[in-house]
Amino acid sequence: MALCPVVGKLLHKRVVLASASPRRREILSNAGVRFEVVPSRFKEKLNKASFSAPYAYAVETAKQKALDVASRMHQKDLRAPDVVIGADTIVTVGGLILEKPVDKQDAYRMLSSLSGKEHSVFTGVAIVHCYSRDGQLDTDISEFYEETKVKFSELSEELLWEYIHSGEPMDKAGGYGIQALGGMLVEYIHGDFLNVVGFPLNHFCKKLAELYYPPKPEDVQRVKHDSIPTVDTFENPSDVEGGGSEPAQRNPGSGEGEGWGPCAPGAGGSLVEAEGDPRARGTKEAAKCNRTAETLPPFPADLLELIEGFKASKALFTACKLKVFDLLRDVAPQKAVDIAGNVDASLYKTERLLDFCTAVGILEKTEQGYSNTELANLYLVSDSEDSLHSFIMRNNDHTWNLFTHLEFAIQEGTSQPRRALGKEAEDLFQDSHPQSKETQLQFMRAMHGLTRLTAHQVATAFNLSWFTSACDLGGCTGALACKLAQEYPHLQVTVLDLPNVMEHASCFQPHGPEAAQISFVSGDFFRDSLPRADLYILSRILHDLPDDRVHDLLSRVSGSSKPGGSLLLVEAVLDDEQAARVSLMQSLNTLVQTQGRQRSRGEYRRLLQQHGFCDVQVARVGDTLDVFLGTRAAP
Ligand SMILES: Cc1cn([C@@H]2O[C@H](COP(=O)(O)OP(=O)(O)OP(=O)(O)O)[C@@H](O)[C@H]2O)c(=O)[nH]c1=O
Repeated sequence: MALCPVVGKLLHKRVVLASASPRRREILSNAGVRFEVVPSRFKEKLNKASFSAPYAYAVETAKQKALDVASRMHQKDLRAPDVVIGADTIVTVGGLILEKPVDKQDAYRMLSSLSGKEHSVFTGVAIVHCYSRDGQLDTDISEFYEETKVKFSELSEELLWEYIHSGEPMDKAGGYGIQALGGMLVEYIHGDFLNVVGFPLNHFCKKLAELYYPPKPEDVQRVKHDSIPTVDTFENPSDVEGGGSEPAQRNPGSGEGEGWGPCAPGAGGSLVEAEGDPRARGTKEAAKCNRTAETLPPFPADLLELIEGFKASKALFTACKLKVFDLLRDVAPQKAVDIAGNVDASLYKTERLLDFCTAVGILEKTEQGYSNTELANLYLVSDSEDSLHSFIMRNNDHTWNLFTHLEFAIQEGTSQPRRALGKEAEDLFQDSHPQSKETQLQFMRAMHGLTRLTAHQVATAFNLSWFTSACDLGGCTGALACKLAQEYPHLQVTVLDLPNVMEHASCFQPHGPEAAQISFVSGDFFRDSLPRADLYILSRILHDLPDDRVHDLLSRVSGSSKPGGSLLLVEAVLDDEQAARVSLMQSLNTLVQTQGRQRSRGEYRRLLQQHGFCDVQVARVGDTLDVFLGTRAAP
């Protein structure tokens, strides 16, 4: 099968999987479908006797699951998703339908009825296309089922109970999971393996093909019915403008799609063989047109996202700059015309921006107007407690400029603040280049928001309760210090940072009881003596420094640490797939901005050891940060 199946047709739609099954989630996301998960609340209690066949029961249950989610989402937002997918898997043996066991005895009953026999696994699937018409939910439902036959070996009582005690049967139809331990019970299967696991991916793709590429009458003879076409490109304007959300709307034989040329995938059914097409015969194009789903190159969905990503970032920056989210906080939904009036912008263009924000999930749109999502209230409002507004503005006003000079940084091997901002790299964090109060505060608020995101997890990555004093070097607004003080009531924390930072630190001082545990000290950790502490902290500092300064700083910290004292280091590392993406992006950031670099976990560990910190422990925080704790050995 081609790597670019017709699931690409779903790329521009808001797709929801109405299922709590982790297996279905995995199968669909492995296939490249982008979707949200909203588990259905439909109780699987339809009267089995009222169905003509077991598969009809599975299909109806799948449909009810999907419809439950579609109508709940529609009621909540007055905007249902474009597509809701529901599925239901059942096992049938001897005319009985087996669903998930309710307890171990039930699992035993099911598995013993399957022992030594062939049974069928049916998965019913419903694909519900949703439309909102005059505030009412309208749906087009496509459904199908797939059957796979599975034969179990004879199962001894011992094996049966051992398997039941493993816990695996409990959330699975028929009481087994073929994809895991249950695979050992299986002698053979006939049919689609993924259907047994919970989602018949191949049949699903064929169904999508039927829906999105209905054959033109004149092509019927030539279409391979059992194949899965490849996807449209973004050049199909109906997709890009969102007008393509309705399946099977093409007027057969209307010539629609010809504007994209005879070879545009999807324009005329990409599996239709081309010999009969006079436009293509004998040309290079003809060769291309003869491509089938198996030979077309993979659809570059991730690549396109990468190519277009900057536009999405800039749209977010713009909405933040216009303070759209501030405007929508704690008020009834607002119409585009009022928002545009308030931010003093063009109505039509503001509406497009608001719709984009809705599409990416940071605004909600109802008939009453636009309102903030919870995410926007938490992070995009400029003065919320966890606001990332300044971080976003810093990216807009500062980092964006620097990144437009990335090519120079790479070619010349130098950072680019002079070219981009008219400053030297070393001036970026120094007093020597006075910044306006607003710029300084924006930088500090940006750091504050970013640090707060992981401060609690960093503070609790290790048990630090036996330390009585800590010093956060370059601790800026004290966001981490504050969490440490809250977590460890006996800890006194000093925040050390440059005078130009400390000048404004009072704006961020906590008001709770932890305020008494925190003191702010103005100084330069390269020049001034470090405040005395049992625990020093360097959180996201080292990667911004050139190697010689890293060693300089670590030896100063080491020199100030008493034997038994510790250093807590926080950095994104290079040798973890998840963290590496962030870390490498940070590398590019340092490349254009400063002279630092990212390191692997091993390198950070060695750096600590080299500077006298032993017994280095590492903990992962969130998806991307490593926290290292090293103890100062006696010199
Ligand atoms: C035979 C078999 C089944 N399953 C799982 O059994 C659940 C069926 O139950 P369901 O009611 O269709 O789904 P659910 O898990 O309750 O989720 P929901 O869609 O929310 O109803 C699904 O999970 C399937 O993967 C496996 O993981 N492996 C197997 O070999």
